[in-house]
Amino acid sequence: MRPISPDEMRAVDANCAYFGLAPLQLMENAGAALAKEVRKRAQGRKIAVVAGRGNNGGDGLVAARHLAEFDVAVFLIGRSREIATEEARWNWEILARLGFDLREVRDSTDLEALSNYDLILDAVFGTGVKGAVRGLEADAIDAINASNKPVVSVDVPSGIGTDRSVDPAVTVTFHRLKEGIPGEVVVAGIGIPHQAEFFAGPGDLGLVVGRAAESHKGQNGRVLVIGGGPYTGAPALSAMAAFRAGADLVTVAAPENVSGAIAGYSPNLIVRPLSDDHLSPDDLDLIRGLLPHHDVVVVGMGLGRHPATREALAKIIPECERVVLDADALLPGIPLKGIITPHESEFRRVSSIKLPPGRVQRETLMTFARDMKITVLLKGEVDLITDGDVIRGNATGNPGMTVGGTGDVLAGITGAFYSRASPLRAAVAAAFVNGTAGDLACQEKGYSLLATDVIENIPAAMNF
Ligand SMILES: NC(=O)C1=CN([C@@H]2O[C@H](COP(=O)(O)OP(=O)(O)OC[C@H]3O[C@@H](n4cnc5c(N)ncnc54)[C@H](O)[C@@H]3O)[C@@H](O)[C@H]2O)[C@H](O)CC1
Ligand SMILES: [K+]
Repeated sequence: MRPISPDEMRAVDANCAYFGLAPLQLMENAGAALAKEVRKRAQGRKIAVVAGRGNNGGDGLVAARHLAEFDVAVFLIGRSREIATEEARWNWEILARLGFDLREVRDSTDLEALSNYDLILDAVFGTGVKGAVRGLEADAIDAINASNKPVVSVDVPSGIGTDRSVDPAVTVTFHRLKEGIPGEVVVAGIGIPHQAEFFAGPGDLGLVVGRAAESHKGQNGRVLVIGGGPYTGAPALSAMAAFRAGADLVTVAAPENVSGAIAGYSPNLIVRPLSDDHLSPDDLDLIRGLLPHHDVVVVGMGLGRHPATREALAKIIPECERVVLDADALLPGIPLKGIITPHESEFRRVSSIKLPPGRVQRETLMTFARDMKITVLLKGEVDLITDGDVIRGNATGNPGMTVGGTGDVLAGITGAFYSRASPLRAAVAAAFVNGTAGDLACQEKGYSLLATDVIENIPAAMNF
């Protein structure tokens, strides 16, 4: 199985907390798993736990409690009042109350005692380490390496990926294999079920808009919406949703007869009228002129099914670098690319596949996405999202969202996120935000909610 990256692991942690699996529970399981591995390897009675002030240190503190049958001492790097997380502090307090051998390391001479132990548990840093390692932490890593004792690293060798790291005999890593760990590695389960990696949560949003996002400040995306014709509201809903999901600029290219109405939805929208009352090949020059000024194109909402519109789409879509296809862009003869956001009958329309029930459905969807080299966001009671390699689900949302326009909102959010993230990450986060905004709208309005209520709740859903 592919190793998990630190930002993906943080996303899994955040989703676990969202599903109610608290960080303290995971820390307890991590510490217990560590103790089990240490017990297998301990050759003497004396164990030193070298703990940093983050959650990696916290795992070490839990292990110390589980290893109480040994002579165990904890070397905390720094002062206990500087412990950075609630969970680590909680575990420190337990050990303190129970009279465990706790030492606060204030300078490198305090680390000399490590040579008196038979085994060292390295819990200085885990996946939260950043930048260069200096000061006491650097001294601790050096002292552990100089000890010539068997070292068991907690989750990852402390300092991995920085200028200085522990060289352990074995690493007990949690939940899944992490990238680049040298030496023997044991993967230990800490009670995270596969379902917690399947269902979308706020961690997935963090991968798109949080500190681990694949974007830089000020690059929140320029979205071009191509839609409207028989329906004026649809492209306006997509455009407003893209704005609320963080797009910096949104342009709507819409048929000339409805462009005024669309501009009327909001002064924030830039509207470029098409040449006629439907998209046609006559508009290709206008669209080609707009493409270089936008990062993502969201197309299909309310466009109608005029043959000239299909002909134009067949030319435009292959020229879009990143594109989200919805509604009337999901028709036979129009090429598939980027992210498609069909419901079941639209999916059948473009794929000629009637999705089977149950688990086979997921396989079928993955194969289709893989073969077509696209990402599919299949809307349903549980949305399914796949790029052919990974499949995810989203259970946010409610029956009130069958009201018209919520699909347009989802397409707009997807477009905004796609400017900053991979198609899979963008689609997963968009499904989560759209459903959460719908759930918040439902709390206010019950099942008489409207698509515009969902849009108004996007900012709150993005704060989850
Ligand atoms: N689901 C899980 O896998 C669980 C993992 N747990 C453990 O938590 C750590 C990650 O914890 P976190 O608090 O995010 O970070 P660290 O403990 O690795 O360290 C952060 C700590 O260190 C400071 N810091 C960061 N870089 C430096 C530096 N260069 N110099 C000095 N100080 C630095 C930072 O400010 C923080 O205070 C994971 O690896 C697991 O071991 C959970 O316990 C269980 C669930
Ligand atoms: K460690």
